[in-house]
Amino acid sequence: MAGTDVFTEIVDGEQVYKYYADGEWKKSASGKSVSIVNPTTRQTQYKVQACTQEEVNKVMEAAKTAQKLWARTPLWKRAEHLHKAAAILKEHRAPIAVCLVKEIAKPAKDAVTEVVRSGDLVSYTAEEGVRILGEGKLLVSDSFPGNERSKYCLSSKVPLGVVLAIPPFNYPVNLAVSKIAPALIAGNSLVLKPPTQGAVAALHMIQCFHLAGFPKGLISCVTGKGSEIGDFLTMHPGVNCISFTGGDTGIAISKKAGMIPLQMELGGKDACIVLEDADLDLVASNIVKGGYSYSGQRCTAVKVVLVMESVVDAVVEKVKSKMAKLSVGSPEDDCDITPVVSESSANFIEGLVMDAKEKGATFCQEYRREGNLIWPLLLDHVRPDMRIAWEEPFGPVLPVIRISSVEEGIHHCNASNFGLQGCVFTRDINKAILISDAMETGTVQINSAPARGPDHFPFQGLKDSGIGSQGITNSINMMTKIKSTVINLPSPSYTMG
Ligand SMILES: NC(=O)c1ccc[n+]([C@@H]2O[C@H](COP(=O)([O-])OP(=O)(O)OC[C@H]3O[C@@H](n4cnc5c(N)ncnc54)[C@H](O)[C@@H]3O)[C@@H](O)[C@H]2O)c1
Repeated sequence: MAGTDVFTEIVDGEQVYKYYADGEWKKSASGKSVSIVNPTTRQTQYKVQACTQEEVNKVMEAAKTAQKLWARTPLWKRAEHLHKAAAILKEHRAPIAVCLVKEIAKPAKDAVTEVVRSGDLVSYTAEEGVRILGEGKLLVSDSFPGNERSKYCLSSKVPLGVVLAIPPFNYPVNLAVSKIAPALIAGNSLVLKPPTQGAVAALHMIQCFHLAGFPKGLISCVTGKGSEIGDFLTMHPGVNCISFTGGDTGIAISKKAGMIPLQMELGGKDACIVLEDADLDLVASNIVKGGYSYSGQRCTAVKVVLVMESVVDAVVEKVKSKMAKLSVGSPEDDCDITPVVSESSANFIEGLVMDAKEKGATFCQEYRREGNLIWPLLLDHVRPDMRIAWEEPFGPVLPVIRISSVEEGIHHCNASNFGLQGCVFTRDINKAILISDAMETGTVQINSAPARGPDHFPFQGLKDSGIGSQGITNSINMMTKIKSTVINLPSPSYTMG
């Protein structure tokens, strides 16, 4: 297993992690740092540089210059660099996973999985890029009325320029590489602004890309408070594309960004609709896995359960007995339920729980919280007048709404301002397809909890859940534009002979 020695250059003498620009690790001229609080101990764990706007300007300039040369680098060579980065990343999964445990309280095994999955994503993107970017299109003019065959149009995909990537705290490595790899294979340069919680894991990941030998300036990583350098970055004239994953901040960015392509993966309120004929054991295990993995801090977590009256008591009982087996504690011990990312997040979750309590929801377990650690809670008899019926807790609390018809479930799902994923449990595949068609979400899972992966599947949200579609192929395409070259012949090409 690779050690931590390769990461010593990314931290300064005062143990503040440096930012990455122009192929080097640097200290910010601001002399200021941003603290990263360990969600478990609630003590400062790490510090990162608070970059200045001037430093952002320099990064953008370097990214623009480096991109021009990178775009001329043969596609197979770009892929080779990415494969190398993927291998280095996987080799250093252990020290990166430690950062994920300390910064975002991700259970230890899941933290390793995130890094390995990220390496796989980078390699797959390199493979996919070589295939799809190596293909173009030929059009001939005589298929359109009034034209002879005197024009040949060759179209291919070319890079956009500088891509700005902003991932969220919950998958700071995976949701960074899901932007970095497609941007690079397509010939773009990349500026990463990691989330504060997760920044150090992201900086370690960037060091793996550095070790893979990408040209100077092609990749940069600036750290600082989103609220301080965020707007400056997203409204920067040097940015040609923004790929963002996070919450409502993405809606604000979409309104402020200029006329550039945007990829927005935002929040969700993924509904799980359970019909009378469903396999209730399958339902219960998917609700527990879907609702409580990583303490519910996943965009595709099950966030509201809508169950037909006739089976709801059985579902609740089965879910309760499985929940009793969830371990609660520290991420180092690989517990199922670990502290949520911050005190403000825990307070927000508690606010939703108390609102539901005041309005008459039934608690299936006792509500318990110690610091940022919230014990898993199932709320039954939730009604539409409760906030938790609509809002995204991003914590281990899950509402159950009893429904008397499938239409009622679909109506609740579609009345949400979110539209990320949803799922339906039934043994009747014909009915499942009808329900899938009626649900206004980017994806509907039949007989499984919502999930983002495998990472090459299309992934998209409707309404406030996002703009555009992701998944490896879609992301590569999104980070390119079509360029056409038209060959104009002096006479139609079929006149000879
Ligand atoms: N749809 C998806 O694929 C997906 C995946 C994971 C998480 N999410 C969503 O992300 C949210 C949780 O993540 P979060 O709390 O990190 O989200 P967030 O919106 O608070 O932050 C996301 C990122 O934006 C940065 N940021 C904050 N203010 C900014 C500004 N003014 N300009 C530019 N950047 C700024 C943050 O530093 C962070 O890197 C949830 O709503 C979850 O559903 C969505």
